[in-house]
Amino acid sequence: MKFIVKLFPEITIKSKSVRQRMIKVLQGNVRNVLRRIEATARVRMDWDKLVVSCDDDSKRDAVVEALSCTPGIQAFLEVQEFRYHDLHDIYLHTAAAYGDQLAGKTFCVRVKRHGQHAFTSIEVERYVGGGLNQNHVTGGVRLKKPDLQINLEIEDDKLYLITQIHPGLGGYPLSTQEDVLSLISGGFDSGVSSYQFIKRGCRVHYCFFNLGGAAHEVGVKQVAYYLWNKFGASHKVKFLAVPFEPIVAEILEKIDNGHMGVVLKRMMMRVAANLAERMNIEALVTGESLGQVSSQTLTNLSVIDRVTETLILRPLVTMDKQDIVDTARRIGTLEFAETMPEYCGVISNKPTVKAQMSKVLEEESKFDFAILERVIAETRWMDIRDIANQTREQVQEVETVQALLADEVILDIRSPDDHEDRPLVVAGHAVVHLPFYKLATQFGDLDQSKTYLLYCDRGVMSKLQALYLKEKGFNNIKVYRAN
Ligand SMILES: Nc1ncnc2c1ncn2[C@@H]1O[C@H](COP(=O)(O)OP(=O)(O)OP(=O)(O)O)[C@@H](O)[C@H]1O
Repeated sequence: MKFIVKLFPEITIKSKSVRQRMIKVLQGNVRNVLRRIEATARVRMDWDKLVVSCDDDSKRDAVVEALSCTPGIQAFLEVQEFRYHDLHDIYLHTAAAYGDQLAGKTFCVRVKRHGQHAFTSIEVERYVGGGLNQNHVTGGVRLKKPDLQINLEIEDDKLYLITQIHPGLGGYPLSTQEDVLSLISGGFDSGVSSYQFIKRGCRVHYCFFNLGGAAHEVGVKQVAYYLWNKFGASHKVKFLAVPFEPIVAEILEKIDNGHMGVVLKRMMMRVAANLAERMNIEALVTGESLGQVSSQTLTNLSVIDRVTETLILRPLVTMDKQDIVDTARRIGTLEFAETMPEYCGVISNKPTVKAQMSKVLEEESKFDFAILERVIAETRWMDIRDIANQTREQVQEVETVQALLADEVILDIRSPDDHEDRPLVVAGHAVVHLPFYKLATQFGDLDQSKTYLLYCDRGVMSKLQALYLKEKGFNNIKVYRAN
C-alpha cells in the first residue's frame, strides 16, 4: 500500500528552508509512529510531500488511522504507483484500475503534474478521459459533479492513481514548536487544551495534581496516555504526578473560604512553573475558559497569572462549553471526562469573582510554604511510555492471563466502534462488551460470582481499569491478553 502525504497549508507557504525542516521533522515523526504498527513502513521525502509505503496490507486500517492523527498533515492520498512511458501508457493504467467502475456512470479525469513533460495536464485529462469514454459504456464525461472523479498525479515518470483521499489533522509537525507543560485534571477542558497544543506542533508534557488518591491518578493517566498514544506517540513526554492533598488540607485550614479557589490555582501555578523550569519549558497550558465557572473571571485569572513569570496559555479562554464538549467527543476524550468524579476538594460555597491581590497575599501569608517545597520534592516523574509498566507493578494482584478457566468471562472494554470494527473472538468463550466508560457505573451489576478478564487493544487501558476497579473494592478481576 502507498500513501502521498500532503502538508498543512501553513507549512507550504513558508520559506524553502523552514519548509524543508518541517518536512524532515514530519518524515521522522511519521516513521516513529508507523514503526509501532508496521516494521516495513518506509517514508520518503519527495518535493513538498512524503510518500509512505508499507508491505503488509493487513495493517492498512491502522496505518490510515495513524496518519489521520499525526499533526502536520493536511490530507493523505491512498494511491497506486506506476512507471509510465507515454500518454497511452497512462491511459492503460487508468483503464485497468477504473474501467470496471465506469459502467453507466458520468465521470471526469483530473490531473496534477510536477516536472517536465511533453504534454500538459489538460492534454492528459482529455486523452485518458476520451479513451475511457470510447472503450467503456459510461454515462459520459461530466466536469461538474460527476458520479466518479478519477484523480491522477504525475511526477516525472511516475503515475499515481488516487483511490481515496483521507483528511488529516492539520497543524504543525510535533516538536517544530517548543514544549509546553499542560495542567491536566481529567475533565473535558484540559484534555482539549492539551490536544490543541499537540496539534499545533508542541510536545505536550503533563502535570497532574492529585486530589483524590490512586483512582484519581488512574483516571487522569488514562486520558494523558490516550492523547499521547493517539496524537503524539512520535515523541516521548513526561507525566508528572504531584501529591496535592497536603496543599488542599492546608488551604482548607488556613485560607478564607471565598479565596480558596484562587489560592489553590496559584499554588498549582507555583508548582507547575517550578517543574517547568526544571524541564526548560517556557509555558504552562490550562483548560480555563472565561466565565465557565463563576470564579473564572478576568480579574481572578489575572491574579492567578501574577503568581509566576512563566507564560500561562489558555487556549479555550473564549470557547463555548458546547464546542469544547464537541471537540472532546471528536478526539475521543469525552468518555474519560464523563466518568471522572469531581475531585476538587476546595470548592468554596461562595467563591470570590473579584479576587483582590492584597487580600490574596494576606491569605497566602498564613500558608506554610514548606508544604509546597515538600510536594515538589515528592513529585513523581514518569515517562509516559512507562505508564503501562508502572501500572503493571501497581496491579500485581491483577493477573494477566492467556488461558481461560470455565468461570472466567472476557470483558471487552474497548469503545463500541473498536468492538464492532475488530470483534474479539475466543473459541469456546463468550465475550461480553462493556465499554470502559461504563465500568464505573455498571460493573457492579454483573454477576459477581464470575471472574472478569478485562480486554483492550494494547493492554494499557485494561490494566488501568483493573487498578481502578480494585480501588473500588472488586477483586474478581484479571487482565486478558489475546496473544
Ligand atoms: N487536579 C488538577 N491537576 C492538574 N491541573 C488541574 C487540576 N485541576 C484543575 N487543573 C487545571 O486548571 C484548569 C481549570 O480547572 P477547573 O477545575 O477550574 O475547571 P474545569 O472546568 O473543571 O477543568 P477541566 O474540565 O479541565 O477539569 C483545568 O483545565 C486544568 O488545566
